[in-house]
Amino acid sequence: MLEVEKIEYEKCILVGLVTQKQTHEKMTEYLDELEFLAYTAGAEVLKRFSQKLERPNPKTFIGTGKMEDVAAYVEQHDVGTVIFDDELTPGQQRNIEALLKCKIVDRTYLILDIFAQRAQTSYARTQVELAQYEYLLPRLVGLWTHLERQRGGIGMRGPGETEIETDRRIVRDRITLLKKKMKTIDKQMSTQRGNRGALVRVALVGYTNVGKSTLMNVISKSKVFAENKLFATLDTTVRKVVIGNLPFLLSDTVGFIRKLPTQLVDSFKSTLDEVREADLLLHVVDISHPQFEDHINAVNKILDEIKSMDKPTLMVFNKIDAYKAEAYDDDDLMVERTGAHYSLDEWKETWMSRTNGDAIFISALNKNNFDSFRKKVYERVREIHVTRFPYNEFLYPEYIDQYGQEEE
Ligand SMILES: Nc1nc2c(ncn2[C@@H]2O[C@H](COP(=O)(O)OP(=O)(O)OP(=O)(O)O)[C@@H](O)[C@H]2O)c(=O)[nH]1
Ligand SMILES: [Mg+2]
Repeated sequence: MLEVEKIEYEKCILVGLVTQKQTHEKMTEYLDELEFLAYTAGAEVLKRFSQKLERPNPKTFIGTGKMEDVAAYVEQHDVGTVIFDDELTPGQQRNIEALLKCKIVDRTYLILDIFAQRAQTSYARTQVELAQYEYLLPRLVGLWTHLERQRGGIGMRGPGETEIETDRRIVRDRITLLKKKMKTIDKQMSTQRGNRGALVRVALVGYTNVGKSTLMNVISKSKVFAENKLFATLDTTVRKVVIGNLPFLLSDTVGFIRKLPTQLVDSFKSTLDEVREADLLLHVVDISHPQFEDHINAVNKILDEIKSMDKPTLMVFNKIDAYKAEAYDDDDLMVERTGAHYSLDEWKETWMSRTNGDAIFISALNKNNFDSFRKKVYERVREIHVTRFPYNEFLYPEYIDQYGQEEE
């Protein structure tokens, strides 16, 4: 019999600020996302605390009075972790820890923690560990005595060297080692990618949780796509897909998120190389998410950072089955009509014109509009394919010849 495992959620609270730069609305959005992250990491959010300040308090992030409220709540409800939406300075973290006497975590740390939980191959673990040490290095404040114990005491410390310096040195050594390991991995990965030959490479990119993997599964399980091949590293799955009789490689990579820790972008270089070396990007968007346009911007920002912004891109608006426009009252003169009130058709029009036709609206779950999606991908891949293999163009008849009428 299967044993049902009871998951114990860690009790936590969230703290966010309303500042000159961040409106109340934005803070709520960020805290919603932070709560989702906390939940993913295995924590249950009991309460949110927020405060309006011109700028974060340099010593304790929030003000003294508010901190007392938080401290009282933490004690009363046996809260184990307090999560701050923004990255705390090492000093703030230390001060707050001393005041609240529980785990203090910021958004970056939380994301790193989720990655650490999910990393299963040694390759992914190395990438995450490197990012974690890079994050920790400036934050070492002598709490890390366990590291010292691991290495044994005698002869460990040079004359006049403090405990913190020792810890820093250990971490730096570790970072050097991990970087060396990463170099070897990078080389291996790059050789592997090279071995895949000249097939056109398509990468699914997008914000986290938009449905990239669902789409990947639907595409490769579908009967039309004959040969599925798993080319697996942990974070990137690459499959050979065939549409019509045009083969290409499709990869599903790590999802992006707002304020993605730079440490992660750096150390996930190898994983992101998959995107960097792709010929075509399918930028998947969850159109049912109220902030989907912010998500698009966040993804574009990261694509820009990894120099992949200029690649041919097809915008794939997913989850149309779940899209709901906000009701709009024509007579209400106080409310301005915005994107939130758009119908799906209006969004289609908007994005078709923004992308010169390189947008498609689907539901990976219900396979709505899937034939058009396949046709569009086929066309784009074919364009690239024929420049690479001009001599066998005749092998690939037009998609429409093969599949006849498309369904709606
Ligand atoms: N309603 C609806 N839900 C969908 C659709 N496609 C995917 N989902 C759901 O969205 C959630 C996230 O899907 P994933 O495929 O894991 O998303 P992802 O982009 O791979 O996420 P990460 O790997 O975390 O970046 C799942 O619960 C899916 O069932 C869709 O077309 N409609
Ligand atoms: Mg996924």
